[in-house]
Amino acid sequence: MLCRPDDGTPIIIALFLCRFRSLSGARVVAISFICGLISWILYRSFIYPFFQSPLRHIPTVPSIPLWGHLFQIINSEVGVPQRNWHRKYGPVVRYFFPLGGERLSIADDDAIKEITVRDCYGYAKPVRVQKWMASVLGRGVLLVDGNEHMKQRKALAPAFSISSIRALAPVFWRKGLLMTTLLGRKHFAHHAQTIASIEMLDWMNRATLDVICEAGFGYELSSLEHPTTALRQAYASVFAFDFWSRLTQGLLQQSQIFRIIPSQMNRSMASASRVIRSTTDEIVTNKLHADNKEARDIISLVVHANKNIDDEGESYLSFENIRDQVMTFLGAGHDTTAAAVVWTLHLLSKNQHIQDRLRQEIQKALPSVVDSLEAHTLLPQIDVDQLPYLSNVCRESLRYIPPIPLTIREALHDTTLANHPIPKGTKLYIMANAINRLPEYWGPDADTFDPDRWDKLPSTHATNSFMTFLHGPRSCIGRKFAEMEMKVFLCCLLSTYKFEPDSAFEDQEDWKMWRLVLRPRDGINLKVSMI
Ligand code: HEM
Repeated sequence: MLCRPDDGTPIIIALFLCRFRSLSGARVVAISFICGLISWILYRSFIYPFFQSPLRHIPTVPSIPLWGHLFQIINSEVGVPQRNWHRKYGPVVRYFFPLGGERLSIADDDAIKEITVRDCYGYAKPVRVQKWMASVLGRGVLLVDGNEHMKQRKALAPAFSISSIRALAPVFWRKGLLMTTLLGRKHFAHHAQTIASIEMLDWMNRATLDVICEAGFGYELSSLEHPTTALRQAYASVFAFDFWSRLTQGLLQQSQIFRIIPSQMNRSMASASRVIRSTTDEIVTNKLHADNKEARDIISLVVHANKNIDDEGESYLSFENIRDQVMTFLGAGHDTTAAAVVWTLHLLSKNQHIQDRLRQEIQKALPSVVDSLEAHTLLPQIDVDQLPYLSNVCRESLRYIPPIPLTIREALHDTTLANHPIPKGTKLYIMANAINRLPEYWGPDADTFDPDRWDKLPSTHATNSFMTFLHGPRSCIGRKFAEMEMKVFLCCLLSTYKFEPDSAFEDQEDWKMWRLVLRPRDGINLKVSMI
């Protein structure tokens, strides 16, 4: 039988040592503590994971258990180690955090279906992760579980139906065209200038923030016209990438106690959180007082539905609930789409033949954008979903670089996945940035950016091979919103400008950083020329 650190072994060892030397009581306690700690570390790192853990039969990535795969994970792009492990060890792999902390990466189609669809409330986001996200994203539909989630999702669903999102198309076009025009005015003010080096991520962040404010809440933020607007600055500071910000964020993911460190990052987070909360309070208060039945924005639809239900004597969402949803949509609904558009521009700049072909399709369907930026009154009637190559380019870009590269879940009860017993409390990762590139699903060219693949998917392709928006009751509620916004922005930009790599800057595909969203560390600098 194996010794355990909690069965008194350390105290027996300490008492044994006392027989040989006359030690004081305090020393015995100190030695017991040190012996206990060492035995606990040895037990957790070397004995439990390999001889006792119920997960020990799952294919395991070799490592030194004391620190596990930590260094490999933090020194790589998020999801890439898991991508390589799945290729080598199969669709369910076990790896380690320090001191034998076991983690599973799941790429098995049926196991993902179990986690995301069949028993989606049996797997929750770990509490530590929820607390870390709640300060910026609110406790909206993204972070609640079980019945509360079902209730909130039901209340929000009509506002995200395809017809509701289509009704928002004029907002997407207006902001897309405004961004295109302002970008031209700023960088091509002199007629002689035909080419400019432009950092595109900041433009996309501001454009998508303005869209979610207007389409989501009927709120005119105008960060495109005023780049230093407080709300934009608040999100920029929350997602800063300098060393201390990354360190503080890493510690906060472990425990909220690290909020007390008087660091610049904690001060910025506190001030950003205040700005986000006061803006969302203002938006919801205005909505609840205004009784504009014509308004088509998402929160108006939710508030109307709420009032109807209220009249029947049952209230779905309280003021705080609605405020938290606004925070969630702001946080989840702008940086994600901005990253998606900017990564697409980056991929198109590296693949000129794809960019040219896409531009031709856009110009054929939307001559008015090309003729004149001002003559866009008819544009909202144009259905971007009718452009097949545009759809393929967007899907392929979202597969190739998924803006949300992973999802974390914790098993809430003992269960079985892919024939492996999984005890309650097991941490499971569904890595979109791994699954989306597995040759087992996508074929041998899984690592190639090829929009045409969507017209000839291999027989090995399954629903869960594309995990960018997740699937099931907890999948992205804003998927249609994001896809339409992305297509409209690409139509506006590609019909006006040509994008090429800027050799003065490093290839940002090698510098992807993860802070909720997978984004380019230094933005995306491209050579942009007027067409
Ligand atoms: C390309 C852009 C987007 C991507 C890749 C994306 C991806 C995702 C993913 C992977 C999740 C599941 C997260 C998890 O449970 O761990 C999610 C959830 C969610 N997303 Fe998105 N998202 C995008 C845009 C949007 C937009 C534009 C909105 C709002 C307008 C939005 C609102 C939400 C909400 C509210 C949830 C929580 C759903 C729930 O738990 O029921 N997302 N998104």
